[in-house]
Amino acid sequence: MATDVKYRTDDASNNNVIGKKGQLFPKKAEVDLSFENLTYTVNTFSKFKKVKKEILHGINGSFQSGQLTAIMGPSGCGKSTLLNVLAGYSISGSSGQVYLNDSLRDEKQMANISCYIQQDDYVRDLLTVRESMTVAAHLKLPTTVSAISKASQVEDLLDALGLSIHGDTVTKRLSGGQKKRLSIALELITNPSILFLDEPTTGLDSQSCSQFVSLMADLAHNQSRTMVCTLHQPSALLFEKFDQIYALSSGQCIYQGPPNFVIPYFAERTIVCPPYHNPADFLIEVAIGEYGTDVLVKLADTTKITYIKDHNNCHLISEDQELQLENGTCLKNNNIADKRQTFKSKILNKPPYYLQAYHLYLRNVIMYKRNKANLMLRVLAHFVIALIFGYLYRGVGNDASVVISNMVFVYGTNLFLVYTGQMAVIVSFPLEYKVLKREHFNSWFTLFPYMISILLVEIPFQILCCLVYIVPSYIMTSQPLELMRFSYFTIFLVVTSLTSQSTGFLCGATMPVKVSVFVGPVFVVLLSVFGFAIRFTDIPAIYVWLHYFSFVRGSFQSLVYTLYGFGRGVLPCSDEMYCHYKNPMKFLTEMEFAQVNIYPEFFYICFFFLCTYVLTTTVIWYRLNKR
Ligand SMILES: Nc1ncnc2c1ncn2[C@@H]1O[C@H](COP(=O)(O)OP(=O)(O)OP(=O)(O)O)[C@@H](O)[C@H]1O
Repeated sequence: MATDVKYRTDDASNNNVIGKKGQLFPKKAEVDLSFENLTYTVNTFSKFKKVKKEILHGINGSFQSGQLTAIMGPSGCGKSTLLNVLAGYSISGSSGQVYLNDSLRDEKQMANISCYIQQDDYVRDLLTVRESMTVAAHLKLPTTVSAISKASQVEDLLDALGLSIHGDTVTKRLSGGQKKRLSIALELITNPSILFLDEPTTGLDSQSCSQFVSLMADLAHNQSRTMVCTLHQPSALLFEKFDQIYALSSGQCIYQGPPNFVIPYFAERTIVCPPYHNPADFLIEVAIGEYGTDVLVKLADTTKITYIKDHNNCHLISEDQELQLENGTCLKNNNIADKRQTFKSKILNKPPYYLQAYHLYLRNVIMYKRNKANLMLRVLAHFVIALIFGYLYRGVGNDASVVISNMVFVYGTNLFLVYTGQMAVIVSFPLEYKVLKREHFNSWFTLFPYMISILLVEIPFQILCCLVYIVPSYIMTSQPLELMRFSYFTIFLVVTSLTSQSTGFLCGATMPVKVSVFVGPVFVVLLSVFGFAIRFTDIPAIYVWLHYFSFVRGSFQSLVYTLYGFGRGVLPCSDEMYCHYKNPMKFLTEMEFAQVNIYPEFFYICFFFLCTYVLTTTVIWYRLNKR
């Protein structure tokens, strides 16, 4: 049972062991993936008109369990698109049927039995290999599996993928090949039946490529997994390591079969490979039309004819079978027929939300700790600015002759904490999003616990930064040393900074970095004008709503009221001649702040904060699920 303490297979007789220590992994169904009449269309724009562009043109094919299949073809022929469509990563714009054994693909089932490893290694740079694996195990495996079993499973996988000796290495220090192996190990934790890999050999040297492809072949053969990857132009040696080749040319399939059958297959069609030529190069040359475009049309037609519509008997040109394409009969692969079974896959019980949030939070804490330099910089920046501002505006808080200067200090303070709150996350989130997308697509967790885990680390840290700024600057500027005023002052600044941080998340989640770093600050500047640079009575009617909408204005007015309102007594005057604002109420009245009620302002800022996070979560959810 998959839920056993010792992690066993569903079928005890089945020897599903890949680790050297003999750890048993939960056995998932062997799944053959086939597709019929698969089309993928995107919308493009030509001369300001929407034009539909078909990338995959009604292709058929079948990828069997226990085999490593390479999707090959020239650049731009649609390899990644096909992989995206098959993995369920791109859904809108696709049509045709995708089968898992004899059942039509169901999105939930697909997510449960497959994983998709993209070309770029989106792994967590600041975690060690073992930490990454452990978190993945906690998130992906049911809670009924004990921590010891999870640890043992992690070790077995590291062993199997040759990563044991790098277990304590931080992933950013891994080589390209090691990172790719880690990407696979992370997904193998749930023993998926199907693995999709987009150009896994890109960026690897020939030796690493060869080792990596051998590893993939082992993973396919040992556990009857269905492994499908896209590939550019492999060496002859690498080409031979694949069980099946699926060749595309401009969105049409021109060949599907074993690699050693490529040359005879094309020779049958009078496309002759030059002697001593790499068959992989030859295949690509045919695909790009070096042997004529008319042969490509014929090849595409042939593969269509020879694909029997009944997906149970989908056609493959297999090594030990005679080619019978001339009379249009499909070769029935008995192995495939034997494997056909009603496809059912147990959905693993994921940990509950609170546990997901807990493990994600622990992961964030580790990553934050490793990123000490960045954190220290943030704290230090707040402290240094506090000293600069504190010195510039020293003593202004308790002097009737410089009340306006104190108001400028409060404005500057408010704006500073609004900016630091926003800018800290506005750039980091788009980078984070790529890893989030990979993990979310591969069903590591749900979005809600993820958001909570982010806030659980970001909010306390931002509060710390605010305090590091507020305490010294408050004292240096001689603000009233009253607990009530200090508390309100601090609470307003912290809440405003956090609200601004939430707008940073929203910008980061909705816009490309180049746009968000511009839009975010402009938004803040716009909101900060109200309440400070313009009197309410001077605001044109069409902008009045902005006055009320601005949480920066609400915060600024409340801060000033906190310092000068609540019945503050007469201020000392350092000017011997005259101090216009000896009575703080006079100042508040002239500034139109006398009627400020800080409590509704506080609730409005909190409401703004909540709404922004709800909106951010909704946008991220939409982006993650838009396929
Ligand atoms: N959303 C899209 N809008 C417009 N064209 C697209 C879109 N997605 C893919 N294409 C086009 O579809 C074709 C196939 O793209 P795809 O990325 O699948 O190619 P590929 O074979 O994986 O290429 P490469 O090997 O260079 O990565 C390309 O011409 C690409 O420009």
